[in-house]
Amino acid sequence: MCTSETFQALETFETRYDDIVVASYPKCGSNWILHIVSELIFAVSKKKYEYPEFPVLECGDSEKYQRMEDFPSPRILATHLHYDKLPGSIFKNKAKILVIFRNPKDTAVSFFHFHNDVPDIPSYGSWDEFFRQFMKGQVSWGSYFDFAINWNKHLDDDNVKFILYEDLKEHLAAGIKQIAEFLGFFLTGEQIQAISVQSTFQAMRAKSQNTHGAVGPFLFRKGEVGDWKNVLSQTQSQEMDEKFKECLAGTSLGAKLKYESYCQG
Ligand SMILES: Nc1ncnc2c1ncn2[C@@H]1O[C@H](COP(=O)(O)OS(=O)(=O)O)[C@@H](OP(=O)(O)O)[C@H]1O
Repeated sequence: MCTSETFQALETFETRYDDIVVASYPKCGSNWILHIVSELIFAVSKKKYEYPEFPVLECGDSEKYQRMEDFPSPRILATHLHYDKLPGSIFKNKAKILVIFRNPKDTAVSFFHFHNDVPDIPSYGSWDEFFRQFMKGQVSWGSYFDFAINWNKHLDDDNVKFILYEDLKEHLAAGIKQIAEFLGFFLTGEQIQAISVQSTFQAMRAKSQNTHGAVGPFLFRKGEVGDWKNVLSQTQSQEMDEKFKECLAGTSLGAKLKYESYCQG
């Protein structure tokens, strides 16, 4: 899905100031945010946002970026690349970036299921095997913890908005309102409420085959906070706690993730 030619072409990709970038580690809810942003665009422009290309920036052929030059603004660009691998024009041209994080235990469980449920991508022999690879960062798009460390110093930068999956789940309408404000979109309370109703997990899963094809029901799998408790052994849970401490304890992102609420107990 990501060839070296594509990566090379990506280095010179010209971002626009009005591009909207959705940056996340895999399985942290990027399709959720993409849906919310496209609904916001629809609410303010009355034009349905179409994704003429697969929305993950780094996936596809190397000609993709040329074709994207013809797309009307605003373009929505999703990426799972680490901060230091993003094309420089995102920062130079001051595109707005929504960064979504989810706690690592649920992220790992979601990632494992995606690999093992979707027929066309490689599967793992067992959860234990996946967990070992995840902890070593030897999974697609690399280490969750490296991704987090890379973003930690940039979450309060201009043009960056941090979103926590778990907060959005608990306060969906409030989260959508914040995203709209960050993007400079002015919507009424009723419009926000209407988008919120269409953006619940149940609503998105129900339409997933239409919106995402056969992969839809695997992508919109469970949408819960705390599913990790059904999967991680006590030893694995402690290993993750140690890794979190080592990498993120005392950092700004470490606090933003509310690890104690969502990953312990
Ligand atoms: N509306 C809504 N509410 C709550 N949760 C949601 C929603 N939409 C997507 N999801 C959950 O997000 C997980 C998929 O993350 P991504 O979209 O980032 O996946 S991917 O990396 O782009 O493949 C995946 O998590 P799991 O269900 O735990 O596997 C999705 O179910």
